[in-house]
Amino acid sequence: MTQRSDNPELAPNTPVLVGIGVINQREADPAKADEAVELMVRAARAAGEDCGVPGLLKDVQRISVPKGVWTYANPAQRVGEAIGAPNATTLLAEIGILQQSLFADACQRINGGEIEAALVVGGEAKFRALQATIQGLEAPETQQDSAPDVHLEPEQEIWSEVESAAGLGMPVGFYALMESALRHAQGEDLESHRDRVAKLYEGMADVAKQNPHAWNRDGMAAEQIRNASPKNKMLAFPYTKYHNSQWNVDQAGALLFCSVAKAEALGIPRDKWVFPWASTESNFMVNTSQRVDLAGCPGARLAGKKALELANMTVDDIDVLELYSCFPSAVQIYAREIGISLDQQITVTGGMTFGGGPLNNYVLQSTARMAELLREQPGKKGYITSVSGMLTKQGFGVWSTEPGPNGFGFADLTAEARAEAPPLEMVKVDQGEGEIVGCTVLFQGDNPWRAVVVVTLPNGKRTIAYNENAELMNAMMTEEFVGRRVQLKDGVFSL
Ligand SMILES: CC(=O)SCCNC(=O)CCNC(=O)[C@H](O)C(C)(C)COP(=O)(O)OP(=O)(O)OC[C@H]1O[C@@H](n2cnc3c(N)ncnc32)[C@H](O)[C@@H]1OP(=O)(O)O
Repeated sequence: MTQRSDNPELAPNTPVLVGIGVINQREADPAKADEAVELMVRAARAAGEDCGVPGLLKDVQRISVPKGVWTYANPAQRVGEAIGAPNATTLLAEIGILQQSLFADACQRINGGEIEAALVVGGEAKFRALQATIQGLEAPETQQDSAPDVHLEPEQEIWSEVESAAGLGMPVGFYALMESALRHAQGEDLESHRDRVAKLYEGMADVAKQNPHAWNRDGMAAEQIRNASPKNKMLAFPYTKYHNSQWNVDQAGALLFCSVAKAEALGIPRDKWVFPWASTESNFMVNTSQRVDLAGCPGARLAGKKALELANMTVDDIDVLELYSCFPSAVQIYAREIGISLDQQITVTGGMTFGGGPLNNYVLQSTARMAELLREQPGKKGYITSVSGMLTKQGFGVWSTEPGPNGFGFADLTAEARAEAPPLEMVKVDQGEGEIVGCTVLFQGDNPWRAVVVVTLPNGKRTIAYNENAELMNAMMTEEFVGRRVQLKDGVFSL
């Protein structure tokens, strides 16, 4: 039986998440596997089915897609045509835009009465592409010649040329630098730190066992995660592959929003409704090596706490928790900044290593899973976090099947984060000295390739330097180097 809102004070424009669609494809033959945009279409249709009134899809007025590794110019258009909403406004958000921002955009427009229904959808097919590479086959993608109506781009790149020049070419190196700073700040020795982090990820692998949508549901012991092996290469000390977001997945997710008035008019069952209570973000971009504290994240503290405040909550009121998990330092730094204990279940999916990390779409997957779990536990409150870039932008959402105490609240803490922690100046040093504030050893194949350090100079400015000496790199994997003084010469450091 269709239930109506029993809260007469619920404003008709209140946004509500009514449909969720999650697609997992594991097809070894790339010729049989759907490409990413078709996975998005399937996820969108699944969201329509999920809400019980698939016809809602035709009424969608805005379709937003976070950019993936694919080449589509306007995937929202393809989705719109497939679901019967060809005139919906199409939006493409480049990498460097928070996925949480797309939920906020949809909800704010519904809340403001501008639109009645919106779809946020995205996905990846990197497993399909990998299978094609391994088998020497093609994994073609549909070419489009249209442009999205709205194209969101970040104000700057998510890492700098100076950082690239030092050897940092993948997120793993940046997050490993942050991990070293955190380890030092907490006074942990290298071995027990590695044990602790691996145990944290073992817990996430356990959660993945319970998540029907997770990519890897086998579970994994801490030791297997911690230590390099032929199946688990060290990528950037102390991170092995199993500390890394796994992006070789075929996963898509869709979230279908509408107003309370629309949900009531269509008779969408009340037990499908999940309310966004709050969405907050900080979009202040600072390159990793220019942050005052590599183990800190002021935007996470400001925006993370603001989301709780808008929902009249404290961390103790969180019933279901999801901490974004591209790498362990992201998980830990958010928890530390917001005051969230890691001695609890910290993910609903199993995290990006085990649940699956479809590059710029994970928050769609995690929010969909969060919504599923909240529907099973009416009235409980879910708190979910989002990261863009190298912990560059921070987003937060609070959700529940009950309406929020203050309706839907939104806050952008960019200005506050900017005022609190302006970037340190990055300089080249011909000759000098300084103190290491972050370090890692990057690997190529099975071997250490290059040690990279971020250094604070006596004048408070920053530089980044490297060294490829094997003995030094080995020492950096057994002793703490953060806090040590180093000599600098033409971009190379030495003790
Ligand atoms: C804000 C943020 O979210 S930042 C995070 C952004 N995301 C990332 O940085 C994701 C980074 N992730 C990755 O690079 C990868 O997913 C990794 C490194 C973690 C895992 O990569 P791989 O080990 O290559 O992939 P995967 O585990 O899927 O490999 C499956 C198999 O295919 C093999 N394989 C991979 N690439 C190839 C290739 N080109 N040719 C042949 N075989 C290959 C692997 O060796 C592996 O074999 P195995 O099962 O015998 O060990």
